[in-house]
Amino acid sequence: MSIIEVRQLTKSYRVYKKREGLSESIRGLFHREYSEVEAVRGIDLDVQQGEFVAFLGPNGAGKTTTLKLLSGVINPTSGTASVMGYVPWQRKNDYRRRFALVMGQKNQLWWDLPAQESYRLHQQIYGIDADQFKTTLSELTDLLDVGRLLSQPVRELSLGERMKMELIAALLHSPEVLFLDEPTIGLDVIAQHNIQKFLRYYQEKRKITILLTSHYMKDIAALCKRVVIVADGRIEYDGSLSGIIDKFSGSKIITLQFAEGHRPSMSTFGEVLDENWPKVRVRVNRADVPRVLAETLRDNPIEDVAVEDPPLEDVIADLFRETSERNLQNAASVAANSR
Ligand SMILES: Nc1ncnc2c1ncn2[C@@H]1O[C@H](COP(=O)(O)OP(=O)(O)OP(=O)(O)O)[C@@H](O)[C@H]1O
Repeated sequence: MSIIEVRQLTKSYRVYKKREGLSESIRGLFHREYSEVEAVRGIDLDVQQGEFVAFLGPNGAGKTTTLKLLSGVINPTSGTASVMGYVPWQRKNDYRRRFALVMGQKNQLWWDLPAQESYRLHQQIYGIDADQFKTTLSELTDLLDVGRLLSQPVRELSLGERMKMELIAALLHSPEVLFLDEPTIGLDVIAQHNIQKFLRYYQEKRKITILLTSHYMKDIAALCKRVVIVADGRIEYDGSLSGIIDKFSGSKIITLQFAEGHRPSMSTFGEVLDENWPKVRVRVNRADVPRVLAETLRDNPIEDVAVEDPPLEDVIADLFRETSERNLQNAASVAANSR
């Protein structure tokens, strides 16, 4: 049985439509108008115990909303979800003790107090046994190498140190499911790497289930075998990272090294990406690769040739661009039909 089961989950936010101009603003105080933002539009998802799943998607795709729904922070508009057998938005205390939510953009630690004070409060709230608390805290502080920072006010810590402290707070009660929303946002490469290393080690050791959102491909490549791409509130892809290229990339990159002195017209090969004569990189439709290679090798003195997939980041950026253009077109046709 799946540890997380989501069926046709939707969430619409009701937002106040602010009017332009002073008189309209005053009128708006008495006749409020609202519009609906459909943040999540019918998500189905099954996650097995011990999986580390990445949620990838452009800004506003509905990733944070989905994590908030699964953590019971907000109620859905429709649909069902079960996490370890609990309905998240029933907010049962037993459920709270078994999961944690970490949001990279929000602090849960007291800003003016040392982290250890907040941890003691967590111990009380979660009813963690004193010996267990001591052991877990010392294990986590050792792993993240932050023992010396425990008694320093949180506001004095760097962003990376603070994120480590936030992770400790989230893991003190040993949750079985962890929702991580952008845990490395704003961190430099070294701090990002440290957090990745810790998460990989901790997940492998404890076999907990993690859902992670991140805009950093490096986080995702380092941590997750399974990637769920969300765009405009819907799941567009659910599979391996490498499968994204197979599914969404319609092209390959061919690098050609010509013999000195020979300079053919490049447009015949495909879209020229860069030209550093005698080396040229061109993008070619996947289906055309065999023909382009055969013709190029037949008609030109070539010293070297390489065929590669386009970088994953580019494929994902193209996919995000396509889905947002499609959504804009859909929204425009819905608006036109409703006139
Ligand atoms: N509290 C709210 N009230 C109204 N609209 C909201 C609220 N929270 C989110 N939204 C809207 O819902 C949509 C999805 O937002 P969400 O934060 O879930 O996206 P996201 O994929 O996490 O984006 P990002 O990558 O930028 O964090 C957006 O259009 C956003 O403006």
